Amino acid sequence: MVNKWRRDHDKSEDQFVKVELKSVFSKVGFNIVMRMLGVKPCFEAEEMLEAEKGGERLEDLMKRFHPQESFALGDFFPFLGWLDRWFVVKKMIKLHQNRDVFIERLMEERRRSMCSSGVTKEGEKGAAIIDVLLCLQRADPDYYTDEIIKGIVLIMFTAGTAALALFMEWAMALLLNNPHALTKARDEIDSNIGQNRLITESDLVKLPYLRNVINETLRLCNFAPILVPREASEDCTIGGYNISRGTMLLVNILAVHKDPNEWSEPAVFKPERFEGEGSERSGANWLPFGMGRRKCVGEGLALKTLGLIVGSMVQCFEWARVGEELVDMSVGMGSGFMAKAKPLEALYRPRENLLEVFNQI
Ligand code: HEM
Repeated sequence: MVNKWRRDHDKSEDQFVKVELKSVFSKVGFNIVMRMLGVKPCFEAEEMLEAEKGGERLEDLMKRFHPQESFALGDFFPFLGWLDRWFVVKKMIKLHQNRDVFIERLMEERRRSMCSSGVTKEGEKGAAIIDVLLCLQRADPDYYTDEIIKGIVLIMFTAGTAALALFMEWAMALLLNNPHALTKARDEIDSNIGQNRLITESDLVKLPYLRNVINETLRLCNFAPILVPREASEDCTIGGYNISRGTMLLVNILAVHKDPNEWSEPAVFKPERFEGEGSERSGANWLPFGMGRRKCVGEGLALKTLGLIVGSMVQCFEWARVGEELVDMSVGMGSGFMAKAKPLEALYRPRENLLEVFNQI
């Protein structure tokens, strides 16, 4: 971001520059997961892939995992299902084959680099997740088959990257519309960390207000308003309704998160509502990651990543809306999730006191 600002601004040092944050955050989300899997950071990988791997660009790579068109007519109008065979199914098979090739290539590369670097043990320092899985495969090849490892890698790309990017964008949009919260989060970072170094993961415990900003973003903006469908395994009663065994149950978390019986002024962005003893969060009224056995396995990773990225954005830059009017918060569909209808644009410039820190990076 700092380099982009340096490239985009002209002479005057204090100039604000416009940035489109949706694509920045998509790359950041993808980059984080790539690093966890042991691939070079994407911003560098863009050139690497083009140069060494047959001309694949970062954007194409991301499309492999988040196709824009995944709408199947037959899911909604079963009598038109035969059309899907020609349009959607064909595309999906091609997409899966492409993903498969990509992940197999990745596994091969990691196998080779593990042999040359001598990474042999699970939990070895610097080992990527894929290295750990490959080590487990050596110890238990019948369970950790290539198919299992490919499945884990695939779910990290598909479930992880889009959700992270999407929430980073919502969080920044909410902060731009609520400058008092932006200032409060920045003051908290400045007083706990100072301005001589960048925020790190271990600082997050000292930043409760930032954590509340993330929690409130997750309450207001659901990327999947309905949880994965459940099926009643026996006859039961829920909320006074008799449910027979085998009934499909859908949990609308958007409705729970906006329930006026649970939250004061539910439509208002109020990170303070999560504060201390008087927190409005109770029982099952906050469910951005679902609940029960099929709860999101990436919750811990997501909360830390969102805290770190949003915290870095707040710490490093000054932000302003592009015009006088509030950022448009209308919802559209992106990568099959509920995303901002209009990609977020904002004005930004590095904070003067941190320029010295950026120069050392
Ligand atoms: C802000 C970020 C995220 C949100 C809000 C989120 C939310 C969710 C939700 C609501 C579910 C369905 C849970 C249910 O039906 O009870 C889910 C499932 C899942 N998520 Fe996430 N997620 C996020 C990030 C991630 C990340 C970073 C990963 C992994 C890298 C991940 C991996 C998964 C997986 C594997 C499942 C399926 C779990 C299962 O069916 O057993 N998620 N997530």
